[in-house]
Amino acid sequence: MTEAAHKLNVSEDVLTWNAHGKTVTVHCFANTQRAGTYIADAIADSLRQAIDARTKAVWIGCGGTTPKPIYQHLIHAELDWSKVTLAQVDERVVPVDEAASNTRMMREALAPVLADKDHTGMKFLTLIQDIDDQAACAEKAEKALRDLNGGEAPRFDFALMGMGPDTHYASIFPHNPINAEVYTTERLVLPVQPHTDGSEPKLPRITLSVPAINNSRRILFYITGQAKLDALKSATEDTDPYTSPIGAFIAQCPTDVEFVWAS
Ligand SMILES: O=C1O[C@H](COP(=O)(O)O)[C@@H](O)[C@H](O)[C@H]1O
Repeated sequence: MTEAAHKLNVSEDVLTWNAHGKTVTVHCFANTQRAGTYIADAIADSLRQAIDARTKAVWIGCGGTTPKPIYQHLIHAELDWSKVTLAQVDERVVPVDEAASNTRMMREALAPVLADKDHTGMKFLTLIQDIDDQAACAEKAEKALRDLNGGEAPRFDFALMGMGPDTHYASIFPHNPINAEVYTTERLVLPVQPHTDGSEPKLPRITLSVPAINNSRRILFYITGQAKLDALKSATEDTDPYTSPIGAFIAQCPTDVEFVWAS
């Protein structure tokens, strides 16, 4: 039994609790290695099933620090990578070679399977389509995403999501004005302005909207550490998108959101 399971008084490595009529299920792993294998296998299975059913797979992946080992596991999967497209869940509006860039992290971690000039591999769609103009960047990223599906919103075969210690996910943060529209907008991509009080987000960002993320066949959040697990548990007590965006996300999501946790 993990320490987290013990703390929540659950006798096995699946934690569940009720949150406003939804059951939150967290699969707990003793270490990030085991969690990474589980998640990379889950992604690869979804991509394979999509290729078998529809000849191609489209998925979305988050940034930050936690998912890098997942991407590094995933490159070993036996897949026809040329039939796969990966788009971003969110991004900081910074040049893609900067340390803060999710694009940079994802490209580095996935390099062996990414398409480049000499290699047929997975296509990677960065949300950074215009570094000089945040609003134009969001519009161009939206178009690029819709172009994946003949102008319509794409249905994603898998969404790998993360959550920060402050419970933000994608670039949807507690107390950001964008939360008033990001759950209901028809847009796929929205610009997010930094907070002026010094709290995160400190950089301008771009995020997929909640309806865009919801349009995924499987949605899996990967979080690590006791603090994030405790933060998730408390956040699910509140479903107000402004104060508790992750609580609101779980409450409104049409599919069962999965959580994977490692200590
Ligand atoms: O800012 C971001 O943070 C979250 C969580 O990142 P982590 O480093 O705490 O794992 C991430 O999911 C998101 O994509 C990223 O832009």
